[in-house]
Amino acid sequence: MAANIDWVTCAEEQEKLITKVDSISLNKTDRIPNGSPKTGIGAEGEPEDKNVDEAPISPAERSLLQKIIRKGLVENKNDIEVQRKDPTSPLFSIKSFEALHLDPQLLKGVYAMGFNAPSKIQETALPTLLANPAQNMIAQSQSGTGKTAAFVLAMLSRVDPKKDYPQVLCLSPTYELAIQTGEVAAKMAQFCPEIKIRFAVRGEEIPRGTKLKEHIIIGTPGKVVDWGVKYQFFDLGKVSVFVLDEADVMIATQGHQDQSFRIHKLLPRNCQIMFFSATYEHDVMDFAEGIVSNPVIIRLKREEESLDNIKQYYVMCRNLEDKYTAISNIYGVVTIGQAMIFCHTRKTASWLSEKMSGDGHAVALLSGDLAIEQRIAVLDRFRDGKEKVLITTNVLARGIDVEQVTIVVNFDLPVDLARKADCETYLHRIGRTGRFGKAGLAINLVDGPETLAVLKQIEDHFGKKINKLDAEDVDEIEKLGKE
Ligand SMILES: Nc1ncnc2c1ncn2[C@@H]1O[C@H](COP(=O)(O)OP(=O)(O)OP(=O)(O)O)[C@@H](O)[C@H]1O
Repeated sequence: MAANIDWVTCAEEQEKLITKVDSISLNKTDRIPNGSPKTGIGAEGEPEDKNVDEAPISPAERSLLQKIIRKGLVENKNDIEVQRKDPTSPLFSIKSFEALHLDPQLLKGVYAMGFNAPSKIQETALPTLLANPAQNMIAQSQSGTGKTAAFVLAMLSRVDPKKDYPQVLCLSPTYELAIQTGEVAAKMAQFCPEIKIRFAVRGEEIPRGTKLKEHIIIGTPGKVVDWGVKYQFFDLGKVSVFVLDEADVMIATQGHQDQSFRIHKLLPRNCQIMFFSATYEHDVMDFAEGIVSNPVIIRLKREEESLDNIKQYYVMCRNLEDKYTAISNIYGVVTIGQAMIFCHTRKTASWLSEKMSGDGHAVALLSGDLAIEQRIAVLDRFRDGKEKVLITTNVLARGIDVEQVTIVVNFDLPVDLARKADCETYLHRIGRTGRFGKAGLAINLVDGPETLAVLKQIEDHFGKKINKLDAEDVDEIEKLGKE
């Protein structure tokens, strides 16, 4: 997407296309995660039914689940890459929150959240975000590196509580993500009672003619268009800080681009614009550069996903019962960390979960047929360690980092429609363990020549030998789990 492209036209074109596609009436259940039509063959060779399918989670949903499951800051030793646009304003970084000369009550809030020192992205972004005159910024860094905390701190610092009108506007792609951001803001501002925050999200209704007095508005684009453009509950022309959170998700979400653009057009020229995004896609950057004038651009280099620090094994099983025995043995010796078990179908996942629960094991089940609230509840419990094992399908194979996961078990190896190894999904699945340089363990259950062939394809693809492990060799598994 070229800079200065007309978003409205672009969004309208996309809308037309979507309507066209919808009118062909492609049913979700006729598609598999990667969007190809299904073949009618299930994982265990049984006739496939609707349970097989997993609608891929949306980028917004993934982002939310990611936020829910993460306990703390992601460790990252990678460098910050700065693409500076304005050579007249020097960039500097800080090593402590004191160095930012924040309002003391705000600083108290930061410390009360347990933040002792700024994260990598915060070190570089915050001095620029808080500097005067205000500078625009496009920041990209992976999930969990402290972006939200960075822009929320900047938002709160820019508020003038004496002015009783909205001065800061933050757009999030979904209701849930907006609420998450608002919660961070409320916590950080816990010692600044004079700062008022308002959510512009579904369910929030206000009478016509109301003039909002809150300083910060956090909302979804549709509702903010209603409040700021249609009903003029607040004056977009008085907004001095505009944050687009999850810029990548915004771009991927139909209609959000258009609405964000309508809002952006009504902001004053000198409004400080901050774009935060987790991904590095070109279109995200082009989109951002198209509307953020003269931005300071910073990126935290991403850690490459590799299998180097993950020990991979396979266990030979004769049948499903054997696979179950292997899982039970592994469960019995997982004393440290947590495990994720991937199944090919929802049906297998729920069968396994019922069987394990029936045998008194504490396991959680997360598959695509759960509503978002239920998924959140399951992940909440898993994050809190209430269950040590999470049984899931490909729905969680990508994009969710569960730091405390030390063991990934492929109850079923990932295969494509032709029943060949799906190496990309394999990488994503076992990449759930061994994150950020930590050691991880992956155990693959193989139940016959066909699966063994799939395993061989995976070995060949990655050029790495996967060693055999005896399911009865509990001591060995235990040792590996502790390493
Ligand atoms: N300086 C800090 N010190 C300690 N913990 C921090 C710090 N900054 C943020 N955190 C914590 O780290 C976690 C991740 O931070 P945050 O949500 O800001 O990351 P993010 O990059 O916005 O992630 P996402 O892309 O998923 O939104 C949160 O639990 C947050 O409370």
